[in-house]
Amino acid sequence: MQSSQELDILQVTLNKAIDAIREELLTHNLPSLTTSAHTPHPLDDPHFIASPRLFEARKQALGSMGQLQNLLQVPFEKVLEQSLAIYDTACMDIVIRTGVLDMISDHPSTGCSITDISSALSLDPRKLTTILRYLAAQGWLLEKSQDNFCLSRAGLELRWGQNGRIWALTPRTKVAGSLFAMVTHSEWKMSSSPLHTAFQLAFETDLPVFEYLQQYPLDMEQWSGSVRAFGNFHQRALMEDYPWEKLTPGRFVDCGGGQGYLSVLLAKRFHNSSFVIQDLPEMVPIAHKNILRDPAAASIVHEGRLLVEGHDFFQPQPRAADVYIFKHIMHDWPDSACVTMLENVVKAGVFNPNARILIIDFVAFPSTYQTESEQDNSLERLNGSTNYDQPISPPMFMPANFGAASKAPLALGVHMLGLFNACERTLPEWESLIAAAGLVVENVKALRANTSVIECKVDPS
Ligand SMILES: C[S@@+](CC[C@H](N)C(=O)[O-])C[C@H]1O[C@@H](n2cnc3c(N)ncnc32)[C@H](O)[C@@H]1O
Repeated sequence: MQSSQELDILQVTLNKAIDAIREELLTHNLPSLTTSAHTPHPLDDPHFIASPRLFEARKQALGSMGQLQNLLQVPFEKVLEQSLAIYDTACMDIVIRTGVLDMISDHPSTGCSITDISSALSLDPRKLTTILRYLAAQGWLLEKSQDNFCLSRAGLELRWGQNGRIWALTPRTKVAGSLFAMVTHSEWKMSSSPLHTAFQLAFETDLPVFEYLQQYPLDMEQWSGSVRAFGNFHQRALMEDYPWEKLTPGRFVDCGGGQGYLSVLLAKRFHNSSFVIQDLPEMVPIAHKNILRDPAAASIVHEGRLLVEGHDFFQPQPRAADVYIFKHIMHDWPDSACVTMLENVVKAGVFNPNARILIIDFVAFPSTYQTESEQDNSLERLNGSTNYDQPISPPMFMPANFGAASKAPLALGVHMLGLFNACERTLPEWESLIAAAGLVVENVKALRANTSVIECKVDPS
């Protein structure tokens, strides 16, 4: 294989993905995509679910563009871009916290001039121009005319109340800044303890993250808001792509259920089933407040089918149930802690050996490349399909994890390392962790989201 073919094949792969995106938008009567919209595209709504082909075509397009960038960018240019990427976050943070973004958002069609923004918010126009122009190059803003900015379609996600705004405002920079010290620490560098992380170094504490947050209710609320924002992003796919009905009627326990969004949705859909949301005692009032705000959920609480209670998943499980859910829990913990959590369910006196344990988390793939020379045509195979069964296989010159298309979950893995000494896991890594708790993986259901449902049951052997 000559290396020049890499460019040709990536071009074909990208073209196929773009053709599929165009066709899917037309088939589903969706508006064309534009960065200069004043309202979000239906695709941007967390309640919207893309057709299987559109979902996979977007992944293929983003992966191809990342591979093309790796191919075409001059290495020193890539080094510059990477080492300065820290300013992406810094600039985004500035426009949100100073109120610049909200002011621009109030003028969707005309945009705001640097002069008007600077005088309204008492900021230096020279500094603002540098920052806003950089953000426009990153796709968050549009410079409609020189020195006049409005929000781009991506920027709309940073408006007040949006999931993106909630997620972006949760601080991460201090942890990132201490990651080097964690990895090279003279005593901790080989440790997998959640007490030996960048978090402890950054916040000068001996406490693990959740215990530290318990002392600061406002930070705890901000944190749980960002978890909710992350969950909202996966919610529709989780509800649509996983066959929940096969587990009903049933008694569900949502272990570390946070604000209880998943249980509330399931309780609304399955009137024949009951749901217990367990979390740390400090989270219980937050979850209660959230549930009681929704009249339909409040009435399920009054019916007795939905309950929030304090329970530490490092203690034996007190509830008999048919299904135990651990959603976005295990990626916060090292293997030994995950095994303890699972054992606390399986070895509890109340455990029914036929019960299922669902681990809802990211299943990571390596960055390896497939070697066959054949061009993959799985996008075409998805034409007209409505059920999401399998992700497409990576085409040539595309890593198994689709490279740039997996950047967010892989970066989240690094963040989890810095916070908890945890990691995202490949399927073999999940299987060995699950086996260590005396369980086997019965099925893995991929979702139209960066998350999967790993169904486990007691190992019959
Ligand atoms: C990343 S959040 C996931 C929340 C929820 N499952 C979801 O997907 O939205 C992790 C949750 O685990 C809870 N948690 C942490 N330590 C816990 C413990 N020892 N026992 C029970 N819950 C715990 C946190 O309070 C938090 O709500």
